[in-house]
Amino acid sequence: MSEQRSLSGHELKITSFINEIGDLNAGVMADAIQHLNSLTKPPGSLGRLEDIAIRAAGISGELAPDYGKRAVIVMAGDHGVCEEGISAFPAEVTPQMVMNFLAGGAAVNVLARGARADVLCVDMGVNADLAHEALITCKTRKGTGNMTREAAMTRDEAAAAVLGGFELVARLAGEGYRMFATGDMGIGNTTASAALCAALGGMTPDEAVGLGTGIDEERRLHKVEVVKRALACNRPDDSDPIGALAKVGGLEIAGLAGVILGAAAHRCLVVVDGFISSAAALVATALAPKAAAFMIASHLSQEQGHAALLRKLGLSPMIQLDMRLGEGTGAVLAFHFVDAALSVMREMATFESAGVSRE
Ligand SMILES: Cc1cc2ncn([C@H]3O[C@H](COP(=O)(O)O)[C@@H](O)[C@H]3O)c2cc1C
Ligand SMILES: O=C(O)c1cccnc1
Repeated sequence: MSEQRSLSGHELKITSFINEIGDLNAGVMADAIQHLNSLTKPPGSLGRLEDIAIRAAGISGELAPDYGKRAVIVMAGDHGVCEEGISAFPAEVTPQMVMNFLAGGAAVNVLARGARADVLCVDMGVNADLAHEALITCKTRKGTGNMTREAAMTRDEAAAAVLGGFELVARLAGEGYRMFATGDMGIGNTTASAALCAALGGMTPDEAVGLGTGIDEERRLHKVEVVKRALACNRPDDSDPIGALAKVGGLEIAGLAGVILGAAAHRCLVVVDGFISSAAALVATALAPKAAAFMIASHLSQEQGHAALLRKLGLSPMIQLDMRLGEGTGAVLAFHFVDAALSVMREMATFESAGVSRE
């Protein structure tokens, strides 16, 4: 089927930018390992911090890159599937929270201030007319269709949204940003993410569906049925990530897949947030397996399907704080650990400089 499809302009552009994604710089990674082993500690004793430092070196091509200019990209979109009663909150919360992000009052704003990260809020498809000087608008449509009855969006809309995320990161990389966190806002998006886990990640709806904003077990079972109906109605093909995204995904999820691909193409580090961002990572790596090397998983969300999704992605989360919020909150917290890893690279004394014996 994929071979017979004629690609739209958006898809052709996606195919060409995916070709820009390179490999990690093996030489600089070897230098980073050598440097870490010269520092005053038993080799490997800083554990995952060492892995982060090595990865940052491979991504940037520098021993200790300057990640001073960093942002959390919070992408927002609405979901037609909210008509099915799958969230504990009403859809109006999506635009209301966008205004809260722009005013600086949401959890992600507070945590981003602590991590010295800019919060960039993007309207990927909120079902309202939003106006604010700081809002980035990349709107393909106002909310998705109800995926239990129709495709969430057209194939071309999904591709346009992915491209929007990619182009945003291309612009930001041009402005000097080198590290990104992914964030989401969209009431109903744990349902779309669960459907993507089933469509592309080999998970059953029951494994993938969790409590989202806080529904009870009875409503979760209803949500499982909603996902099953969406899959039966749309029949996503696991070898066609853009098609699956169009059928059962979301506009903000598509945009975040583009952000991840853009970060990889521009050799930036991308720290992936919770369940929704990981669903976007699933789409991104299905499109471009090489993008996986540029991602770090931040935290293990309490959302039920997240652990299995991270395993499928081959990612291991840095922290587990029992969070289940999204917005990029876990990812900006993880910036602190990236900073710590790079401080080790820059500031620790070597055995030689400190006169400490090795044997
Ligand atoms: C006030 C509020 C702030 C949020 N910030 C992120 N989410 C999170 O909850 C939503 C997903 O859960 P579900 O699929 O159950 O609707 C997303 O918007 C996600 O970002 C929020 C949810 C609420 C209510
Ligand atoms: O892990 C997440 O991203 C998440 C979990 C529940 C609700 N919103 C987001």
